[in-house]
Amino acid sequence: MDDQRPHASSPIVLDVTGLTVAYGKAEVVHGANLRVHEGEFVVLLGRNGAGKSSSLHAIGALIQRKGGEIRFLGQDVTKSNARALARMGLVNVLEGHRVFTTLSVEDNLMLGTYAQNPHGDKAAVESAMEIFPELADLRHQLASRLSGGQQQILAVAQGIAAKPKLLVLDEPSGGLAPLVIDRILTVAKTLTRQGTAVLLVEQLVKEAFKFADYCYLMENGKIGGEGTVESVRSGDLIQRIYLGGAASEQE
Ligand SMILES: Nc1ncnc2c1ncn2[C@@H]1O[C@H](COP(=O)(O)OP(=O)(O)OP(=O)(O)O)[C@@H](O)[C@H]1O
Repeated sequence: MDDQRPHASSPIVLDVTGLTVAYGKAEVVHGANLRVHEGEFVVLLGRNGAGKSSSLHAIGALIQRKGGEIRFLGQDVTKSNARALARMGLVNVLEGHRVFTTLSVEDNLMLGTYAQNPHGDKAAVESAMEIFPELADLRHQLASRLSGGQQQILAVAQGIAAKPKLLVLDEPSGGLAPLVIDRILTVAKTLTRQGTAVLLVEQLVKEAFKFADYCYLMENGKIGGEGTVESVRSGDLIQRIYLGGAASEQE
């Protein structure tokens, strides 16, 4: 399968082996394996409750893992905490991520840079605004004055200001207009061309497939299938994605 994976020869940025997650006694992720290479855009699909968000949270050490090994940029980071991972460049833009509405757009972006630099990084703020020029025009606006779509773009820009080596996007569409998700994923794709790796969870399968290189399907807490987007589209897995309810009705 790896023969067809276009980024197979690029360095592995994230390597997850045997990931197990439990809430109390209820195990919801049962030994998931997944990998993301440098410059690769990977989408993790699966129906509601399959365990996608739990996996992302556990990878980023935002919740406790029950088991498994996580390697990031070639290092064993299984025991690293979320702050250390963020400093290394594992940046999460989580579902429902809220920007700080009492701060300006510019100050929100500056906050994003603190993971890398405790004094803030003005250049990273400016470069995030170059990537999203629509935010540059609003730099002094309070985030509370932004539309839902603009706030979501700001949340992603905040992640980009943190200089990710791996950008984790958990359902950035979040019920927003298709143009917003298209804009966000277009920017994410541009970042991959500069070597950033992207791991996306998204219900809008068609939209995700426009940008992704490689796909994992999560079924009942396990990786039930994987492949390049082309092979998934033309193979049996696409049936399971749609029949399993991993795809949104909104497409
Ligand atoms: N904080 C929590 N406490 C207890 N159970 C949880 C918690 N968060 C998630 N779960 C359960 O874990 C399972 C996996 O949920 P998870 O949110 O990871 O799935 P998902 O694939 O991301 O789904 P969705 O697309 O709906 O977000 C579900 O059964 C869910 O009810």
